[in-house]
Amino acid sequence: MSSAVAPTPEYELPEGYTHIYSGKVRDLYKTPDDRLLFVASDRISAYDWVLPTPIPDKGRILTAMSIWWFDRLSDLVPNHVITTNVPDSVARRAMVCHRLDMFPVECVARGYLTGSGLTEYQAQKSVCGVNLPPGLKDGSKLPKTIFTPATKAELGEHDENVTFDEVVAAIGQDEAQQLRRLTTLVYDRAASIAAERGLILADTKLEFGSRPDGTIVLADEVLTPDSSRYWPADEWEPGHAQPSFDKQYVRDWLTSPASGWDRHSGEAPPALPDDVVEKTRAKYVEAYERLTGKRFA
Ligand SMILES: C[C@H](c1ccccc1)n1cc(-c2ncnc(N)c2C#N)cn1
Repeated sequence: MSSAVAPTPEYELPEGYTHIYSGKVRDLYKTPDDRLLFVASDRISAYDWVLPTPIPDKGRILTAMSIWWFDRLSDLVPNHVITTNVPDSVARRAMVCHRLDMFPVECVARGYLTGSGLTEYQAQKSVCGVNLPPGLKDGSKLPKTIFTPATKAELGEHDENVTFDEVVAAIGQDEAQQLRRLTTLVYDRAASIAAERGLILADTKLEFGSRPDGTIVLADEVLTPDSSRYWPADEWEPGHAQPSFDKQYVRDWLTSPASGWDRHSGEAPPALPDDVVEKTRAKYVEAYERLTGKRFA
């Protein structure tokens, strides 16, 4: 299905759970006691499409990764997770969360230049109004971590990079400064932990909300391969697109003659072959095990 169509969630929930919203790979429900159930599906997206073939355990692996990161970040910023005690149909792939007043900002931190940041840099030698030195290439390490916020796009659309001043105009100076400070703090800690495990955290997208008392809280999923770019450090070579830690097998197959698919055709991509599914699942397991030092059961 194209990225413009919200998928129908694949699981039944008990009476009293109300489906609120589905993104490409995540689903949000209201719980019977008016909290939120944040569900990570096994859906995988590539080239702006939700692929027809799920990756077994992807949602469980990425939920375990989020929980691990939330725990390691709790001294920097509180998070929205209440419990992982969830209905059996979404066991280990869901979190019950506090309902927050979400900031309308995708809080992106970048330690490396690629993707939309590279495109903007190539056009104007800056990203989100942050000036950068000349001579940077795809995959270049940035002199320091930069905050490159974006507006939240509708399903199927791309987020639009905005300047810090535009964030100030949207939410006020104080909260904009808090989001920038927290986003770069979280990124810097996570990038340091990932580097110790041989992984480059090139960038990440965080979402924050606020409690009624104004406390800023880290929400959504955090530091998963769906919200972040992870690269194997031993393959890092600025000057070209870096291999995606988790989606390279999928991208390589989809763009190979074997798939029979033209990503520019507007046609939906085909189902993935079993070996691509298995190798992709193994990459998610590897990312979890390398980061956490724990076996994925
Ligand atoms: C974008 C993201 C999303 C999640 C799941 C599926 C599709 C999109 N989303 C998160 C909230 C949200 N709202 C209020 N309180 C919260 N704690 C959260 C969270 N997380 C609303 N949307």
